[in-house]
Amino acid sequence: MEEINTVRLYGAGGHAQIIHSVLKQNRVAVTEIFDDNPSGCHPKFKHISILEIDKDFSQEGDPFIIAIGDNFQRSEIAKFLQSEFATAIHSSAIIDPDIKIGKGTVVYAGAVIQPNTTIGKHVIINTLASVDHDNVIEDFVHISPNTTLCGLVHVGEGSHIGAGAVVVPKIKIGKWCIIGAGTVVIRDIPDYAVVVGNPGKIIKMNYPEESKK
Ligand SMILES: CC(=O)SCCNC(=O)CCNC(=O)[C@H](O)C(C)(C)COP(=O)(O)OP(=O)(O)OC[C@H]1O[C@@H](n2cnc3c(N)ncnc32)[C@H](O)[C@@H]1OP(=O)(O)O
Repeated sequence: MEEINTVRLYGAGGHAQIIHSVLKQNRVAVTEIFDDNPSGCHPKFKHISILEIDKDFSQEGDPFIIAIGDNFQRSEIAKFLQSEFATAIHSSAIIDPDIKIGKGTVVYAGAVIQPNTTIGKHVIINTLASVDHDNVIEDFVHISPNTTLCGLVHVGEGSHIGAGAVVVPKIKIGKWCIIGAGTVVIRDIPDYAVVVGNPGKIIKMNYPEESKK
């Protein structure tokens, strides 16, 4: 993977502070941070000048990481940004060396990613998440802290796997699903489903496109 020494962040909230911390440990300088509401930025950034997307933004410059936890918002911003994207990978993450990780993806402390897994673009692999062998994690997914994805799991675009969830082997989770914290997924999940409990059951549907209207 090519070495990047300078990065810009798009978003200055709670998620951005973790990415900022990972980059600092990796000795990657954050040259600019943009937000649509600089006054509402995370307290961590109160001594940093946050730039306004409407006023100060230019497509030209260092590669970006979209530092926004909401999967749908991240996907919308990725459509608009024409710059290169960088990755941020914590040094304590254990990642099989042959794994392909897409641009814009972040991997946090203690995460484990096993062989023959593919990680898409703008994905979040959060603290202590375990992503086992032969998984396919599509673009804009968030795998929350302490989640266990067993072998041969497929997670569709934009889905959010909540903290501490367990997904048993060979399960296919559709796109834009939400798997609740602590859920145990034992059956395939259709697109847009919100699933909670053990065993996981669908309680409603999640259509993020509709929130745009
Ligand atoms: C570093 C970080 O912080 S990363 C962020 C990680 N974030 C997460 O893990 C959050 C995951 N989100 C959840 O678990 C949420 O509870 C969701 C998305 C599943 C549901 O949230 P909402 O849509 O607001 O649903 P709501 O809270 O109204 O709950 C609906 C019903 O499901 C139940 N429910 C909600 N979440 C869960 C859950 N995780 N496990 C079991 N039952 C649940 C509620 O008790 C409620 O049941 P009732 O109708 O019998 O009272």
